[in-house]
Amino acid sequence: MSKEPDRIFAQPLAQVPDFAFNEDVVRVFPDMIKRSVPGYPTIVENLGVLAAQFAQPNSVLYDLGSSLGAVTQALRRHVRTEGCQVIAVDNSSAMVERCREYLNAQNSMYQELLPVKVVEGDILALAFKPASVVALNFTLQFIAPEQRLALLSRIRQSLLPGGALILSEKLRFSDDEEHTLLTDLHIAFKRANGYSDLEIAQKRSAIENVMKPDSLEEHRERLLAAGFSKVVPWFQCLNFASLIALP
Ligand SMILES: Nc1ncnc2c1ncn2[C@@H]1O[C@H](C[S@+](CC[C@H]([NH3+])C(=O)[O-])CC(=O)[O-])[C@@H](O)[C@H]1O
Ligand SMILES: O=C(O)C(=O)Cc1ccccc1
Repeated sequence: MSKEPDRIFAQPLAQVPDFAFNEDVVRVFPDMIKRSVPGYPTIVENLGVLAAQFAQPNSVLYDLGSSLGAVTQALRRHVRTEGCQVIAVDNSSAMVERCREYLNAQNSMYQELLPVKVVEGDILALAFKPASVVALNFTLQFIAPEQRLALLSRIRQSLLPGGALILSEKLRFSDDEEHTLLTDLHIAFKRANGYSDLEIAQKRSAIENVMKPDSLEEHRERLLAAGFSKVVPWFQCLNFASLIALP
């Protein structure tokens, strides 16, 4: 993947446009996500390990909002279950194009990878096949809040017995003190990764209209409302967490 450093918000902008997954972001995305999301490499690698425990023979593993395919590649490397296929879906054409290139390059480096299909499309309009694993790795937070329950309900309907949804998200906190503490620590994490105060401030204003985090309680209640029977947090680093939701 590209090693280009993220300098998107380094210069002062007269007006900060809403954040979009366009060509400029795609070019620096691996650097951006690693320096912005505490625990991201741990979550991605372990998603493969978790998925291997839930994968059912002859089923689909979905990576929804796949970006450059980091989760897809972890799934392909770790899951050995007979007849499984990974379907990666993203609605950014720039992401999908780079994702296909990256995954093709991986084919020659590993043996016995699961087959993969990369689909350019809106996950809200997807006709789900019977699935054993669905990964929403930092994608639900970009879906309009009023659409989230319907999407999770459709995922729940497509999940086979023994399968799981793995949902990673930035969290907000209903307790003001907890919210401020973890937000400040996240800013310190970004600063320690070389982002300036200007970059941090401009990025925050770029994402505030397009990325709306929920609290852990809101996630749990909505997942139960969507028909999931059990919600188990398996990872949290500062204000970023990942949950397993069982059908
Ligand atoms: N309606 C939609 N339909 C399809 N894709 C969408 C939609 N809305 C947003 N996206 C896509 O969801 C992805 C979210 S990034 C996921 C990281 C990845 N999972 C990773 O583990 O590297 C999260 C982040 O950058 O914080 C982008 O590629 C969007 O184009
Ligand atoms: O940068 C942030 O503050 C985030 O919350 C995470 C993020 C990472 C990559 C794209 C958009 C948001």
